[in-house]
Amino acid sequence: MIKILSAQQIRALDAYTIQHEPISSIDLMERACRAFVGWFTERFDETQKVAIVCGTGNNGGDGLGIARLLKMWGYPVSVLLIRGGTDTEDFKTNLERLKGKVEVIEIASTDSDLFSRYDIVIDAIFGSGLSRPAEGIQAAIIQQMNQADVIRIAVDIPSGLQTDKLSQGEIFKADFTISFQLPKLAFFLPANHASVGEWCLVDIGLSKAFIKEISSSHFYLTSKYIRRILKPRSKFDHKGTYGHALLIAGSYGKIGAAVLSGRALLHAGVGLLTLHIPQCGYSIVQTSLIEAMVDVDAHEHFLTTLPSLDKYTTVGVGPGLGQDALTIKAFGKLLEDFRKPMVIDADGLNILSANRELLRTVSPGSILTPHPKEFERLVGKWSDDFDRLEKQKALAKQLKSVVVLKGAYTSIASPDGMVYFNSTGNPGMATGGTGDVLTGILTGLLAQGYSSVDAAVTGVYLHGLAGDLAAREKGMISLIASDVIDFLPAAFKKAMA
Ligand SMILES: NC(=O)C1=CN([C@@H]2O[C@H](COP(=O)(O)OP(=O)(O)OC[C@H]3O[C@@H](n4cnc5c(N)ncnc54)[C@H](O)[C@@H]3O)[C@@H](O)[C@H]2O)[C@@H](O)CC1
Ligand SMILES: [K+]
Repeated sequence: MIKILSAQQIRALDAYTIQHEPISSIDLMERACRAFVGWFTERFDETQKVAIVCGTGNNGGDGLGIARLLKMWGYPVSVLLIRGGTDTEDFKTNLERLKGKVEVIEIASTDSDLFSRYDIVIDAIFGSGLSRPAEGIQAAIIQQMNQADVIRIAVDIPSGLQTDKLSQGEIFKADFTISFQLPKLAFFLPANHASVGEWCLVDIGLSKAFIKEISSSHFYLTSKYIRRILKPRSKFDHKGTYGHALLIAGSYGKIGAAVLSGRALLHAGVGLLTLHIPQCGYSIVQTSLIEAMVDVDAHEHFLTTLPSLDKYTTVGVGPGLGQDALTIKAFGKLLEDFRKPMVIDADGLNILSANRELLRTVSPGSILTPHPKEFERLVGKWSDDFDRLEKQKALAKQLKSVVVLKGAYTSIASPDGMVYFNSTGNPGMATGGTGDVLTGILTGLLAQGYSSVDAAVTGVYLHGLAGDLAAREKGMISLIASDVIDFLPAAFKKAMA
């Protein structure tokens, strides 16, 4: 798991590394430059004409160091320098080191076309030291960089983008962002995608001890962390060890949702599965999920009654349920009677939004899995992505439950204020039924005794990983929800290897 630190914490981490490794600040900068150049030279050859646009802070210092190293590698490089503000010591040192090696063009206006003769533009105007929106000459140059027909690469973070708060004004639109050691919170928020582009981390040897000690409430999930959570099976386990899940899903026309959830639940390793479905789904579920047991509702088309709940370890509820008045009543009774953690999705969430008094009865430790529209119905509109994140944390705290907000970087908020951003998944998964699959996986993990947070984090990760493996084979466009289930066994194997 990678900690996501604030701009202030990153500054403290740099300072700690310099003091305790110890390493001089300029040598640390040189390491950062080398790491960037290592990434760069693997992707682009020496025929590419490169412009590096530098400010006068340490991000600009990085840009100057990168220019010197790229020149050594044989790339045609120019530095475009924007004066203003105070020059940092390391900036000054790197400018001195550049003398006679690389052309440095000081730019004071944007009258001329600055970028048409380049193939690649590297942005080193502002890094994590940005303290206010870019304006004046910096803003005008960022705008021109964004309009140029070039490949755009940001050093550490796109200029104009705030590390950990709402950004305003002109922001560099990177195709690639090469970030030093740790990702920034801004990278995970949908509105910033056009600025950050594809991002990757390069290791610059910042103090591991400091990172371990410093507290953070935001994390980026890694395969190593998931491997630590997943429990291998032991010799004397039996099906009772892995729980008995009840899945309440499906209505007339949406029995597929129950089948998808049920299949995923079985592949997630549950001991026993019973589906509670309306009568119209009986033959479909019995024939398509032969490993599962079926309990039939009193109604032909939708949920109106509940089975006896005592024997179930957990419940997954919501996919394809519909919102008939009788269904709402049965759902309300389920929340009242089943007091263990459960997974609530889709129409379960819509019923909660429309019948807010039910929110009080959500069993603590439950996992709610809204997509953005369902989330908006639950919490109302948000002003920006940071506000959305705060609303997600607040809901998790209010319900003492885990709130999984689905999206490109699905975020998982725990009741104690932590947020985990997922690292797996792809746009091929933006297709009907993948949410039902996630509900099944999460229910299956809860049934096996994983804590709610562990189940949510692991389930979301595995769901995305199965989607990635499926996309590798089938391509993103043709990918369907059943493919994600088909690759779930491979995802478990890979995650546990
Ligand atoms: N030793 C270190 O601290 C290291 C720092 N590194 C680089 O240093 C960067 C941070 O450098 P700095 O803290 O010097 O800051 P930046 O280079 O990000 O910004 C330069 C300065 O501009 C001023 N400024 C902020 N917003 C402005 C605005 N909108 N308009 C005009 N001026 C503005 C601030 O005074 C700021 O210090 C990182 O992003 C990374 O690229 C790396 O070299 C790794 C090591
Ligand atoms: K930058």
